[in-house]
Amino acid sequence: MDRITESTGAFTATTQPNHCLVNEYRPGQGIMPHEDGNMFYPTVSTITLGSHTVLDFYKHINDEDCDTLSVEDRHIGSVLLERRSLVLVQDSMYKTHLHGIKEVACDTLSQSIANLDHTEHSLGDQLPRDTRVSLTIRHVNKTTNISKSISLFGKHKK
Ligand SMILES: O=C(O)CCC(=O)C(=O)O
Ligand SMILES: [Fe+2]
Repeated sequence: MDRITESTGAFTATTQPNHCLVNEYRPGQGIMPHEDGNMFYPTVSTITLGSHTVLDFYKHINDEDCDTLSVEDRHIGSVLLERRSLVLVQDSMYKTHLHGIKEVACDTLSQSIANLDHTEHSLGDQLPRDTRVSLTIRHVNKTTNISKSISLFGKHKK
């Protein structure tokens, strides 16, 4: 967490990352286009382990002239998340776009991969997915103190 804060400048002194969500995706699994909501705004940082994936971005369904468009027509581009990479999504990309991961077992790299030139892969490459674990690291204003919560349900030893 400290290294993310120091090396990226993405979090400020008062918004240090204090929340980590662990997700596991088997090949063929993904996550529907969604927004992360106000609770974590304006920064989400994600570490990708075990396998690459492709993170897709979509115009928000609330955008003018977007409500009649299909999901595919709202797709504005994607980012290849390589194994052991860190990605930051901030500000307008966080607020005014949805993000998701398609439910496919293999990704064919197309022109829509915005960071293709910064990877070792080429257009048209087919990358079979393996099991991916993502660590989604964010700042949340109010966290629950788990030791206090546990003590509500029974005698809690210090
Ligand atoms: O696994 C990922 O990279 C994305 C996860 C995500 O978008 C979420 O949990 O809200
Ligand atoms: Fe998300």
